[in-house]
Amino acid sequence: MNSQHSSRTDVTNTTNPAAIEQLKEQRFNEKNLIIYNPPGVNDELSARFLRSLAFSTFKRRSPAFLRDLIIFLQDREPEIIEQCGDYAHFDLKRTIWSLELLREEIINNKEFQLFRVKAPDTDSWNTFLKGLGEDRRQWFSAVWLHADCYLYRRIWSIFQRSESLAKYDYFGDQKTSAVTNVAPLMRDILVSTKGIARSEENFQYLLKLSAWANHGDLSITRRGAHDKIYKQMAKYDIDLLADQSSDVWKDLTEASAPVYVDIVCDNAGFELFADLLLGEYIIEAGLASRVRFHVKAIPWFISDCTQRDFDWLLKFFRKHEFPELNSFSKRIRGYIRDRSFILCDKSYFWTSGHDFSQMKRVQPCLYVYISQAALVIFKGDLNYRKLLGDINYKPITQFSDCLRGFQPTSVCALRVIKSDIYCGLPICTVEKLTEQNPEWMITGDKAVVQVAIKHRLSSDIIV
Ligand SMILES: O=P(O)(O)OC[C@@]1(O)O[C@H](CO)[C@@H](O)[C@@H]1O
Repeated sequence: MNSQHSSRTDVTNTTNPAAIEQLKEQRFNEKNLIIYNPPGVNDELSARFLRSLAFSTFKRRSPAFLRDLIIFLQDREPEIIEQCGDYAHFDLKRTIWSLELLREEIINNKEFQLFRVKAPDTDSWNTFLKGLGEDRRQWFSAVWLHADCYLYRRIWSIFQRSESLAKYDYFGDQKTSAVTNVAPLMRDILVSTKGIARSEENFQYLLKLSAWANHGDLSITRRGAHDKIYKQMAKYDIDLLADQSSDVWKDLTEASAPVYVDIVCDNAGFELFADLLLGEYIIEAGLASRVRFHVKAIPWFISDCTQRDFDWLLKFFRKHEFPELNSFSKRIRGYIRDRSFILCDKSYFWTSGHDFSQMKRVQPCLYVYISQAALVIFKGDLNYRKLLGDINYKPITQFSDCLRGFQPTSVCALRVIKSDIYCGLPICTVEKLTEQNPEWMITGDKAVVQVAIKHRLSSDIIV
């Protein structure tokens, strides 16, 4: 037996529940060839590594999250019936049963299944799944990124099976209730940033605000937005482990017209608010003539923004008692009307299992589309993992070298670090952080603003 794998369990007769649990876990690890070490340099993240966030995700977090979703559906049945019609009563039963089966599949490390329900991305998902190596098609052996995305696509397909629930956003309640609490914070930010002039410093402030706004996604924590950060941004620069915001400013100010900026959004609610504010500044400061927001086509990683969340937020602002929120909504609607803002909600590439180095091959139209922009900003942790292909690069590897040829234009990442991988950091920083807390990279206390600049020839410019 490979010495990295767990050694054979001693089957003893014990009645101690904790010991029984431990034995079960050991048996599971042996059976599924779980490796005791963390991922090595250049390994892809996977739940086969015992000491990884991927392992604890499928061992504990995802089963718990599915259980919570089931309880939520059971508790909310009357409201769901009211929203989706009487037949939802029967469809909910089937849906809950399928979610329970999915939970069992994870717990028992079953093989991924092909999708049967017809949807615009069914064929591409199935081609993707068939293309995975035979030893990379189970929850605890797959690349984490693939398994993580497959989980959210499976949940969606369960709801697609029933007509009454197909359009129901099962994460909708969590997303909307998280916003209500931060209305005063958003008002304060609008007041303090009102009419701010074009300057590198102001641009950096809004870029960092958008980065830190990624702090409050709902798939790992339920902490929501962190108001101290927005009030004392400069103090948090110490937690910004890489800050290339002035390179981003330089790239934009030197770009040839017409300048577009694409923002590949992450979470709805407060993070979307910060992205819209950044977009507004980019337009008003004349840094670009158009900002295009890419949102998810299906409910994704609980709090990711869909077109419905985008519309919901504008409506929430429009109806809110704070006049600052009303007029922000009005301004955003104006940008949408005059096409300074474009909402891109149709691409299923963002909810595929592919990392971004695959985009040119798999979704060439999207690649060409974002190549038109002078800058594309990727928000959040999952997008960062997709940029790096979930590869555990050496921490000092340059961000641009980790993109493996993905350079449609200048690529910027605004990420709060919430998972095992990172790059472009000085080794002394990493060593110091690891000494203080070996799990620093999953706490969400540190962030990065990184960019890989694409130097364009004038003949490259697409009009
Ligand atoms: O992309 P986001 O919203 O910043 O974070 C998504 C996330 O919470 O979900 C994944 C875990 O399943 C991690 O990659 C990451 O921590």
